[in-house]
Amino acid sequence: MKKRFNVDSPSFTPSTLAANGTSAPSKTPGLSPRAASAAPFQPKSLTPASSVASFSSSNPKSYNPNAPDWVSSETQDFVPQNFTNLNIDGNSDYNDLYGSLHDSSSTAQLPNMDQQHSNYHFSSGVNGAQHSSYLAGTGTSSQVLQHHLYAPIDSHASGTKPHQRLGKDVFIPEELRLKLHKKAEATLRSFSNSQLPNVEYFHTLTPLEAIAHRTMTSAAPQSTVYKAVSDQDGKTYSLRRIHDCHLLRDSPSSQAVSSLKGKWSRINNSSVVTSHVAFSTQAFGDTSVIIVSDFFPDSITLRERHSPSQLRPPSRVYTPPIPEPTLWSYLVQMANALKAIHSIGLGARSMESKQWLLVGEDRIRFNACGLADITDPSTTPLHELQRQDLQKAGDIIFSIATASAATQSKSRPADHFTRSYSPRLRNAVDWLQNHAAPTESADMIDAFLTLIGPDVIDTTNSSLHLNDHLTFHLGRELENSRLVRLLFKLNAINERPEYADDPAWRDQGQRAAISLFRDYVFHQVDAAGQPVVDMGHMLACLNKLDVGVEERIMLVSRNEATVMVVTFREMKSAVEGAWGELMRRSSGG
Ligand SMILES: Nc1ncnc2c1ncn2[C@@H]1O[C@H](COP(=O)(O)OP(=O)(O)OP(=O)(O)O)[C@@H](O)[C@H]1O
Repeated sequence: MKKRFNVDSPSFTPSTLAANGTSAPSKTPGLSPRAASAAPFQPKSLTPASSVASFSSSNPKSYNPNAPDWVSSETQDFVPQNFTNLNIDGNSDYNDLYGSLHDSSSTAQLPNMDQQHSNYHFSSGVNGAQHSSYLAGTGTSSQVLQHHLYAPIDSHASGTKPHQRLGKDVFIPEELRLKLHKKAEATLRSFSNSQLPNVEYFHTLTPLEAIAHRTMTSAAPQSTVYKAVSDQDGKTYSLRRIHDCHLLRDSPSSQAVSSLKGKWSRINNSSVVTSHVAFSTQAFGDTSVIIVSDFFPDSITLRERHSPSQLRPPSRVYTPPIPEPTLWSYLVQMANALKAIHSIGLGARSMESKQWLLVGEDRIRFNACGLADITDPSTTPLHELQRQDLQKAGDIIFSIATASAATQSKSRPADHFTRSYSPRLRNAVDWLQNHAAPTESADMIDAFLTLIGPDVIDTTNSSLHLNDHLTFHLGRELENSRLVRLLFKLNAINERPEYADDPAWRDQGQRAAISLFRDYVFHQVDAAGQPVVDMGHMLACLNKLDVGVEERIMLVSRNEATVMVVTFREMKSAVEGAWGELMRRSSGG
């Protein structure tokens, strides 16, 4: 078989820069005579023999095949790495696929720490994103990694060499990814054969609850929750339809509908589902009232989560008691929501476990803003309504805490509560249920917050930890999105048959270089001509391209007739030039 330029061929190392800041083991490069004697690249454009020299105005040195560019003692081979045997965390496919990511030959050695710090800088990437260098210590010396910001994280990944990275070091954790994926799916889910009408400026109505599971109580009017997409901003909202709601002009219900926008929509709180507006409609064949609220995909109610016995016959399967930190978290979030509601002179009123939406792990939001004002207008004084809110919050926590005992053990719920939870939690719940006294304005909720102050700190601490964790992963996704934008550009530039005969587009071989670069990054083959898929190589190349490092690479055409030596910086300016030209020509400009 004809031997092509492949991964076993030596890579090019400039004579002035030690690769990776260290000396590579001495090695004879074994450069194929054909490649070594290859003529400088001559683009097939009209411009004669300007070759590599014309490629970058800031680097006018023309390529000379006889110049001592190849330093045999420092030449490093590109070795594709497939750590098929590592099987860390039992996830061998994952490791195989992503292999290891090398922070190799583009780094420059720095003499001392002062210089390292002075080298911490920002520069603009190919895609306009800001990029900063990253300092990493490796034993006796430290280096600046100039081409990416994938900071190494957990040191306890066993079985890998210090320079190796696994997929989980670079990409979002699988568990988090699945959660977000499920939420995205839940937002987009709809039924193509749906017969539901459009309502005002909302379309694609999709019911969020199985009709069979809906509980009918004689007192409360029937309500159904849909998700729907707004014509006005394209976002998904939750629509609660209150069936058969006969609104008399100037009745309290009708006033509540029109005032929801003014009062309840002002609440912007992390423990409340904001209700934006309410209106009546005949679209369903009756007079229904619709309350439009924020949509939280893939969420269920607290009742569905913790008190399924109210929905289904009691199960005989043992369910462990709810952990105390979870109950504290619920309690603090309820207090947070009630503080926001009471402090603007409102009462939550519909305080049942089904009115609290579980939107994440231990994350709840009050989901019935303004509902009771419409369905059950009341003339009870505000401070009494607010006292009832606190009492019902205590009832919810108590019933959740004792739900498993009530259905599965013989002990009384109160005994179970006493046995299973701390005196602090029991005191807090007892205060809510029995001691919250009606006083002026929002003082009651403040008195409760004072009582549970130390426990609020614990909950805040956990939520700050979670915040740090998510911010960390967000930072890594920032790096990945940088590369996605770069990939968009490379794909938009390569293979444009409409410009194949256009000398202005081919522009002195720059487009050809970009196409050869694409082969170098994505289409590597081994000695037998089989594809080599090394994500580490691709990731490193794209990052180096984005930053435009000075490392040189040799690009060889598929028929080996064209050989080109370029730096990533030159490739970056070629990509920027081609992208700019493409934007200029595109109709969108
Ligand atoms: N704002 C919202 N965002 C996302 N999903 C929601 C929202 N509000 C409700 N849901 C979904 O709709 C389902 C039904 O909510 P609903 O408030 O009707 O509870 P329910 O237990 O069915 O009450 P009822 O018995 O009165 O119908 C919930 O399980 C939840 O999955």
